[in-house]
Amino acid sequence: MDLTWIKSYSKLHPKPEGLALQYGTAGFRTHAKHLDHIMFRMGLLATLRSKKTKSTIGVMVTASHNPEEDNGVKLIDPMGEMVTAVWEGYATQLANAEQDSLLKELKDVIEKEDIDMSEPASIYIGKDTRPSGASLSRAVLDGVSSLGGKTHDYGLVTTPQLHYMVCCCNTHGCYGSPTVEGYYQKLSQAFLQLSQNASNCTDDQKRLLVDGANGIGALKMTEMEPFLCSKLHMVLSNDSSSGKLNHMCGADYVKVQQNAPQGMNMGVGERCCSFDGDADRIVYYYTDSKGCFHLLDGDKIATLISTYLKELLTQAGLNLQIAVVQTAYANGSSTRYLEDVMKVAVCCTKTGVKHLHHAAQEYDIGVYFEANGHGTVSSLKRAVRLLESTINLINQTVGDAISDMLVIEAVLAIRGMSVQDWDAIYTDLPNRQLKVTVSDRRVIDTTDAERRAVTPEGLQDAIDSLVKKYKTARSFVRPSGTEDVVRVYAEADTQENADRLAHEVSLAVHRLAGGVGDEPKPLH
Ligand SMILES: CC(=O)N[C@H]1[C@@H](OP(=O)(O)O)O[C@H](CO)[C@@H](O)[C@@H]1O
Ligand SMILES: [Mg+2]
Repeated sequence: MDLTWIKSYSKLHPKPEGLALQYGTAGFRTHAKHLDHIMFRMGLLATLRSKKTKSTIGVMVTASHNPEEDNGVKLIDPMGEMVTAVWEGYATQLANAEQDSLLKELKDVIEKEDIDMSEPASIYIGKDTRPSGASLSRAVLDGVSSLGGKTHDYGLVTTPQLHYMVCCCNTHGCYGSPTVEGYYQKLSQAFLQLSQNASNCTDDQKRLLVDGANGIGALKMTEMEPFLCSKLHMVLSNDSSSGKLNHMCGADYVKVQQNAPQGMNMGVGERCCSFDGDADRIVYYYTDSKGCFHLLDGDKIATLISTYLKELLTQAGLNLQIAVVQTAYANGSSTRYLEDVMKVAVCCTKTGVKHLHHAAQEYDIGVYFEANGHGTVSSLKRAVRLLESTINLINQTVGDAISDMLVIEAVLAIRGMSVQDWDAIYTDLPNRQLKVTVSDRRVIDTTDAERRAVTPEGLQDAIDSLVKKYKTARSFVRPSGTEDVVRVYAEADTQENADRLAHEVSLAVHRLAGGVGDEPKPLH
């Protein structure tokens, strides 16, 4: 078919020559100034995906936890899932086509996938609060309309809200109604129903300090609060009135720094949580009377939720298989607790929720969380009515900070647990995450759910001999899929040893994987 008009449309969104980007852990991500052509092309690709699947496809403009200056885009498949690996490949292929070969690459996808171009197409679009989002989402709209697709622009929404809309639309309302209000109604009704099973909560127990990362999560929590009928009293900070997105705040900052965000007025022992920039991650924390900071990360969340679900299944006499899916970043103590004490199956996948999501679907009930607080529960379809409210409260399409927060709040209330009781379930092994800049992070190739480096030669041996020096130690490295860095993770018996091991492994990465600039400095 004749698609030559695409050439003139695409000239309005030119690709800077030589720029090459990969569809990474969660789509394309880089400085916003490099993304206009990518957005246009993802508009084209989403339209093809919609024609192919005869369903609505989502396009979310966000760079999640990255700095405010960055932006990004990811595609959402019909059931609210991440787009499949083959189409990630097409995305990279289109993104990197030079201006005059874009049409050829587009036709190549149409041919390979045998797409009937006369099919209609429908695309849902959303964006986070980044200043660059407005013009970049217009570029997506241009891409869709240049192939004759229809769009519904939801404007400012959290990433999980857009996943939810796409799923609602393609299941014709079975999952809920595809509006932001429908989302609030579904979650709040389930929360209120579940909360009826909790004994009367005091005002203190209802109080939750929420760090909105100066992003979309803060905005959406304000919209949702009236739906919660005062059953939860949220005190919002970093609500974007003046602060910069993700700067010294948000879930990623709290998890990696193992410290409280700026701008939050935390009383001793108070329950606090942080969202990330697009509100698909959440972590909890508190400080004790000695001023010591306690983090309750994705591993602790997975433990709380899976323990609760397991108890419900036992009460209902149901023999359903429940499993927790983790990544290499899961704290060793959490894995041991789940396997040895809770007798729950645990499996480990590569980083990125798309990998965890698929693994979780292999079980009747799959609870999946990355250590950073990105996750949800999936595959609840066979569970029974007793679980209904819990199920309704969960956004099964993707990790969702708002829905996760409500599930946690309900479970804590039902079980009469304080954040300290929850924290005491197991004790984390001290750990440290560091970043190393190298000239080309692709030199590091990994295997075994990213826990071992296959290349460059000698790196894994170096890590192995460093790990041997410490007790209960573990360390691994992998190239980030969202930032131009190599990530180093280490855990050991003491914080000092975890820090030391992480630093020594960073030095090995710098030496063997083409480190840029001065070698990493020790942490102390
Ligand atoms: C160690 C870590 O937290 N990695 C994050 C981060 O991916 P990287 O590929 O590590 O940059 O961003 C992803 C998207 O939010 C998230 O899924 C993942 O867990
Ligand atoms: Mg995110």
